[in-house]
Amino acid sequence: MPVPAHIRFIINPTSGTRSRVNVAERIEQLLDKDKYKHEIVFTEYAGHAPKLAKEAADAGYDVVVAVGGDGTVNEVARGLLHSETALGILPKGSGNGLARHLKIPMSLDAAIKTLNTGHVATIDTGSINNHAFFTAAGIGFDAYISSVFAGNKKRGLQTYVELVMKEVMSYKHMPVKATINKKTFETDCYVMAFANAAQYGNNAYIAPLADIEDGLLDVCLVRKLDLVKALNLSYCMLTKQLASPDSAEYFKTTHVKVSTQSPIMYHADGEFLGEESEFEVQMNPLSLKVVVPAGVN
Ligand SMILES: Nc1ncnc2c1ncn2[C@@H]1O[C@H](COP(=O)(O)OP(=O)(O)OP(=O)(O)O)[C@@H](O)[C@H]1O
Repeated sequence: MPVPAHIRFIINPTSGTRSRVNVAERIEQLLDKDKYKHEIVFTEYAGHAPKLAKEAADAGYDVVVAVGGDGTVNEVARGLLHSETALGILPKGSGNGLARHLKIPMSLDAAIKTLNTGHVATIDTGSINNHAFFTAAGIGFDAYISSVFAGNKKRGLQTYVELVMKEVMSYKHMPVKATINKKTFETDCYVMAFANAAQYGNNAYIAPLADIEDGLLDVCLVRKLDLVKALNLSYCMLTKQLASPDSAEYFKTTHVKVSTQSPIMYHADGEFLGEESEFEVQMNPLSLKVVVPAGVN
């Protein structure tokens, strides 16, 4: 009989708005006990998950599963970077960008079964000012939204969409100097997104051509926004198309530098990180193992 793999589930009890399903109970019921010897731990505070994940990676666990939204996935994955331990995801947030990109089912039961039947793939990760991200990071409007969202008591997709609609036309672009693919240029910047996965979450595709195993970042630059561009961009994001060139420009690269006169907000995987005037964004090719469904590379 093969030896069961060690798997640790890290549950963020605060994530998600909807279900009161007892995740631990479903794991007990559905996880393949021949394949896995498992344990379940709960985060006790924001920032606890990287420690719980790293501790398991150092102890040689085969898989550590993030049970939560993109914030929890980011924290767990940070603790596993460059290790042999694979990340699993049971999506419980409102966006679930990385899980969707990897075709991990949104239903809890199906996602647990994916752990039973899936396989391990290796993906790229990115970093912005040395803070790792797995789905996308960005400066400008999307970071501003993450800052407002962070201070909002109400969570979930509806709150997010209401917030974007309220703020989208009043947010002002800023002048920045950017270096991409060794070319330095000055530009207005409403938002500059650095995508590892194709979507932010909720099937909103900021970088439809992104490939998570190609060693490249997909940069999407929106210089200025007016109503027509906002409509074009929203339509294209929701239909997985590139926006028209006067709405957004796209670049594939491994490294981006940005500097600004006045500090600008930034985020990683939707978590607001503050304001800076200098940014260095990098790819770390094939630096994270993940459990993906059978049939997904
Ligand atoms: N036990 C805890 N108590 C308070 N905060 C926690 C705890 N565990 C994790 N967190 C924090 O919760 C934050 C939000 O987590 P996460 O993104 O997974 O859920 P969510 O906000 O419901 O999902 P989404 O971002 O998709 O809406 C993370 O930044 C994380 O640091």
